[in-house]
Amino acid sequence: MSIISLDHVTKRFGDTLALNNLSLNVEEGELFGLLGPNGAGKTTAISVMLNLYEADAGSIQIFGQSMPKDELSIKRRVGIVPQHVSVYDQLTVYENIQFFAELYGFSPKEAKQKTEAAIAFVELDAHQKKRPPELSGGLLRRLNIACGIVHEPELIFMDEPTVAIDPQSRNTILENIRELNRRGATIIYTSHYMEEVELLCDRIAIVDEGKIIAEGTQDELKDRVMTLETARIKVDALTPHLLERLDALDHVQKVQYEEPYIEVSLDKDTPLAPLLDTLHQEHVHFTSITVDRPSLNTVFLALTGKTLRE
Ligand SMILES: Nc1ncnc2c1ncn2[C@@H]1O[C@H](COP(=O)(O)OP(=O)(O)OP(=O)(O)O)[C@@H](O)[C@H]1O
Repeated sequence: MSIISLDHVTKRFGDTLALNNLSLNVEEGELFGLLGPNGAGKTTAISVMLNLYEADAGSIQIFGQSMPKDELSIKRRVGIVPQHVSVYDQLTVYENIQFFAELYGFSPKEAKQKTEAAIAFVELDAHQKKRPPELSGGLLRRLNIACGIVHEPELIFMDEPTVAIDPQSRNTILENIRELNRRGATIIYTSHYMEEVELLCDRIAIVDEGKIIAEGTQDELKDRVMTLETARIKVDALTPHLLERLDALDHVQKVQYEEPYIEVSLDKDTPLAPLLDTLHQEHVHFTSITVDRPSLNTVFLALTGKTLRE
């Protein structure tokens, strides 16, 4: 079942076309990545899904129905971890999370249980009496997550939850996200960090200038890119004609040498035997060979003509 469905959605801010006829479906149980550079339209897409902004055109369904602004029964099923940390500086960690639990209508007893579970989940036990200004960036992000998921929602929106944090907190957060998904939550995860989306997400939509320019599993996206696999061969030395001979082989698109590696760009699924035969014939000793599929970064570059961090 589609948990979220956007059909030809357009949203303008003045002259800016933030969403340009954007359609996408997210299925139950997915960890779905919305990947795109700054200003691509990711946050706007989430905001129209949540009815925080009204779309100018197109239709949006959540749990198979459109969401009126005051529909608490749907909102209780949804968790939001916003891009900017949204907590109260005057409340402690515990009180912040409890506040969000009570906001969703839980009794004080239930709110207490849920708060304690959320604190344990994001591993903030040792910090629960601190106030946000006393927390590091990574701990603040974890508090932000706890506030967004304390009511155990079925559908969770995470808008760049790992921006500007240390690697250890990032790993904890990524593991939290996997665990929430394993427990059954559908997760929509926006990021402009290619590596994270590549690590986390089952299916990915690449967004650029308000449009989905490609959507699919990582393998499907990589298959869409005509290029190439790269064979990296570690060699002891070159012979005068080796690079030329490799370049002349069928299905070889490009050969480069950066000591001690020869990098050969190959059409997909090219057999490696002719490469290895050529190395043997030239009496070149090699100590390792690896073949890499294109990364999502390559996919993004191939589809948009620009790198993600531009
Ligand atoms: N409230 C707003 N008023 C005016 N313009 C806006 C507003 N919100 C977004 N925009 C513009 O719409 C476009 C899409 O912005 P959006 O924040 O959705 O992108 P994003 O992919 O989430 O980027 P980022 O990764 O920087 O958050 C941008 O050009 C942005 O400047």
